[in-house]
Amino acid sequence: MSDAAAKRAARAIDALRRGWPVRVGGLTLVAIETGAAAELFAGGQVKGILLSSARAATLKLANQFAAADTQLPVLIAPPSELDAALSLAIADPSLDLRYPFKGPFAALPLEQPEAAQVAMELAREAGLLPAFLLVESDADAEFAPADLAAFQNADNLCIAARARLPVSAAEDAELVAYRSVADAADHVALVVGQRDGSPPVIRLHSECLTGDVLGSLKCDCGPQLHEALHQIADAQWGVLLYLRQEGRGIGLVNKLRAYALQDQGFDTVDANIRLGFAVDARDFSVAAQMLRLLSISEVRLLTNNPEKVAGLEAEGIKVAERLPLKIAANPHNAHYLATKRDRTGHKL
Ligand SMILES: Nc1nc2c(ncn2[C@@H]2O[C@H](COP(=O)(O)OP(=O)(O)OP(=O)(O)O)[C@@H](O)[C@H]2O)c(=O)[nH]1
Ligand SMILES: [Zn+2]
Repeated sequence: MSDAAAKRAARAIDALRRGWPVRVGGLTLVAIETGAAAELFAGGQVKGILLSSARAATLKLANQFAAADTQLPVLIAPPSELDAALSLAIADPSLDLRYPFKGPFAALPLEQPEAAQVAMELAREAGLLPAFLLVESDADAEFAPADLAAFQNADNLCIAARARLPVSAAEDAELVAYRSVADAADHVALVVGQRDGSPPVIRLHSECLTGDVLGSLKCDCGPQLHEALHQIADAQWGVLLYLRQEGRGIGLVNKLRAYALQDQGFDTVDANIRLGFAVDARDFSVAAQMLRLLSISEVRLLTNNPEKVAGLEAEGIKVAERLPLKIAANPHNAHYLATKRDRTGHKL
């Protein structure tokens, strides 16, 4: 893995989050969410708006130029009255009810489709909406499409620190913290009990601030976290990986936008798609690398999600057994759980 590529990615993500222009391939882009500053519009620097294919479809634009490949982002001409408020209304599907009248828009030819696609992925990594202003200005960071794979490569993970951490579910536990040169999020593993020669009981838990900390009833994360800890403690040897992949990898702010769309009637799958993201943007190679660094190559996995089993096996971790994790539904999450069963193949 190239340190230089990881650095470029980290700088690009940081710049996007601060609203600074980033050069991605041949495109100089500003994230609309953070960088739609008044002086950009006043100075005539905005040459276009780059949107995800999903957003273009909602705005009835997808077929103007992207007919050959409906997955490609779409570039549109900036409307003459464009300002920060209108650009955000164009970018953010969760605001559509508040700003229903937009357009018509005209698509422009997209001359850098690969760079445009990488920009969408960078936005997700930055926890931002995948929507950009194409600008004519100097850039504060440079990113090449080939840098993305190096950035997302889990090999650059290492153990940074470990210490005993008795928890209410298991007194004999140790917390292991990981770090990566590329990713600012510190993943952790709670190792419970002592190795006994059998495959450990493992839970891959993706961060859910709303469920884990605030007791949200919209999902099953909080109860799953506690149930998993108890099952691992009962087995006397196991590991809970706490992965900093909030909102299935789209970040907290975008997850709240997905929740706003769910309040408007979209389910968890369609809300993600409408925002321009994959249904599940998580990459379980990080989890596999965390296990490898603990010298664990075979596991009994607590999950209802066949994608987690497949994700670990694809990375060379043997899943000897899948252990279901059953949580009673409540009136707020029954539809969410049914959607996971019916649309993402969860075994409930
Ligand atoms: N984007 C999005 N993320 C959500 C939503 N509800 C919960 N999440 C996130 O989903 C993740 C929780 O998924 P997990 O419980 O790890 O995994 P799972 O895919 O349900 O599979 P299991 O192992 O069976 O629980 C957390 O990162 C939550 O923040 C939602 O409506 N939209
Ligand atoms: Zn949750």
